[in-house]
Amino acid sequence: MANNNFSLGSSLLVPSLQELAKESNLTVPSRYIRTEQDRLVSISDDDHGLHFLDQIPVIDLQKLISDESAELAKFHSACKDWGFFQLVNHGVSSSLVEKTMTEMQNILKLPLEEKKKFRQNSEEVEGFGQAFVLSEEQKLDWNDPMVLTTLPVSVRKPHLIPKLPSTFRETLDIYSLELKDLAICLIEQMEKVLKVEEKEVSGLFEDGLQAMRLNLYPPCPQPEKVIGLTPHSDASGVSILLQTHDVVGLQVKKDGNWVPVKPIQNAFVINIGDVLEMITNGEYRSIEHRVITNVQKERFSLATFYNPSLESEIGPNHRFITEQSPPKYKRLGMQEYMRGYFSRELDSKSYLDAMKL
Ligand SMILES: O=C(O)CCC(=O)C(=O)O
Ligand SMILES: [Fe+2]
Repeated sequence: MANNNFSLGSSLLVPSLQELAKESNLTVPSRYIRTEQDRLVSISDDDHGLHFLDQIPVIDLQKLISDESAELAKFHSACKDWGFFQLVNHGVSSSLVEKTMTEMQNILKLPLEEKKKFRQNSEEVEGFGQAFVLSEEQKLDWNDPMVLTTLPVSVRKPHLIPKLPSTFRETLDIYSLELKDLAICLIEQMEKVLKVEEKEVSGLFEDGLQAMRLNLYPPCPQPEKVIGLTPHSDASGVSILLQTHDVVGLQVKKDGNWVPVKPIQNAFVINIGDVLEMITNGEYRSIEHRVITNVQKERFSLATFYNPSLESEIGPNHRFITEQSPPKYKRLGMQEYMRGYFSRELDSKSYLDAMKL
């Protein structure tokens, strides 16, 4: 049974960026201005062509399920070499995807007074507010997000989810279950290509912990000075991202370069999280990614993180351990692992590094 009192951790409360970003002639406050070395080059919508020479792979789920060997090979190399891919023919209906996107935009754009009801409190990272903020000096992201734990149902926060508008909750209920099934299906495909016994990895994810981050990146008058979302890798097993189609923002680190992800209609962006890198002892890679902002357009995304159950223990699976390849990562309980992730600043792959033996 899941733990009703489970909490991911806490974070300092930060002002609502949505209100700030509305100001005309806005000068970006210093708390959002990144240092020289973090500074980013923004891309405008018309110079995309220059940046999309390299693209993350595109995988077709129906071909994987039907055991098409070329697709299975492409999938294996996407998980190994990129840690990221776009998934088409994923089986989640476009009407549900569109409804989820609309409901997400509605909730993220609620007036400040309404949003206050769903703000983070000082004990939790769930609700409107940024996570990973540990000091008043720390730089903030140009993002006005909301985090929710959604599954198992017993971890849902009683002061939060039941109070959200009913149309949002109804859509969230359906979306969250469909994305759980999709995440498990992807993990089963990985078991198949990795030649791991059935259920040996996917079994950990039964009754798994699912959390969502709804991201709103407002337009920024000086996008080159801020970061929408700090470079990080996800703590999850697998993450499934739904994003606005008309604004590019996500970038993935590949061989030391940032590669922008050009949205494909009706595709999800999938990435391997730190837990799967640990379970596969580094065979599959959890890759650093970040988000940049746009001077005119706001951008929305919904990241759904699927993790092993809170009662499980994570660490390298025996299939990946040999005399030549000893375990590279610690073994620990999921609760301890998740709390550790939320008790630090978000910083590249530093938490995964802390998991290394
Ligand atoms: O907004 C995006 O494209 C990425 C979001 C993300 O990486 C996250 O929420 O962890
Ligand atoms: Fe992420």
